[in-house]
Amino acid sequence: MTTTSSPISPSRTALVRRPSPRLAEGLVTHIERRPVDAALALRQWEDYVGVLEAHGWRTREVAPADDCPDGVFVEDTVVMFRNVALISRPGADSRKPETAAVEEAVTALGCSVNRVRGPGTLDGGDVLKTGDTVYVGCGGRTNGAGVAQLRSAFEPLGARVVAVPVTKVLHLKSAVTALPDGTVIGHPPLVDDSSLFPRFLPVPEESGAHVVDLGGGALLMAAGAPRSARLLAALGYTPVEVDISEFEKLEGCVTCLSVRLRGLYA
Ligand SMILES: NC(=O)NCCC[C@H](N)C(=O)O
Repeated sequence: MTTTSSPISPSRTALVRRPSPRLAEGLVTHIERRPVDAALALRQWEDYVGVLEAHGWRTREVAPADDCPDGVFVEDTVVMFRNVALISRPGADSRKPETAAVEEAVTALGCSVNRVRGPGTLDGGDVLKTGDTVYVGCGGRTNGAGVAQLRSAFEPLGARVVAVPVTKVLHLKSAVTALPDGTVIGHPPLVDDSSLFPRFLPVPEESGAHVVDLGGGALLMAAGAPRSARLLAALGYTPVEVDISEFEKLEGCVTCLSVRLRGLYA
């Protein structure tokens, strides 16, 4: 009798959360408030989810949080490292109720679950992972106690947590994200100190600094950063553009609309 071991592969599951009918009331901190078109936002969100699915991601909707205007920015509510989910404690009080249903969703997916506890605060948008390095932005929504808890949760699993200041934008990932090869990209006027990153590539537009690695060299980016998209294409990547104008009016970017669970094996 022959036994075959079943192949295991990294998960391509991504959490998303549909926009609240109260989206237009979402928080605005560093930019001027502009009216949000909720119907257009919903279509843009559906397109964004469609792009994830077209690139092989199985999307899992977290239960809607209709009373939380910022609930669609699901990235801020949980940080994944391997199969461990660290449920955040958002720095803005109006966002704290967002985490309960996210915890239920990651538990149902089989993640081990940890939580940031007060007085710690941490927003997932402040956490940038590249390989085993976990950069965490401090200064806005994430405080020192939140960073300490991130270290306690993930360093035993092999993470190297590197804290960096963020003063010019809402979250670390509003300023920088990373290419699949680990190069950190950012629009220099918005980056506090690019010398903190071992390989840094400047991009010419603010939203050009935000990429979601879809796999296979494809990078999900916001429409409206054509020069950055060309630069990334010249490096051998395939930019896939989506219009997220209504979320940008609330300081959202492409990363914040999903959480990819790559460390689960299925
Ligand atoms: N990770 C992110 O970029 N999140 C965007 C959050 C925007 C929301 N209006 C907020 O201020 O919390």
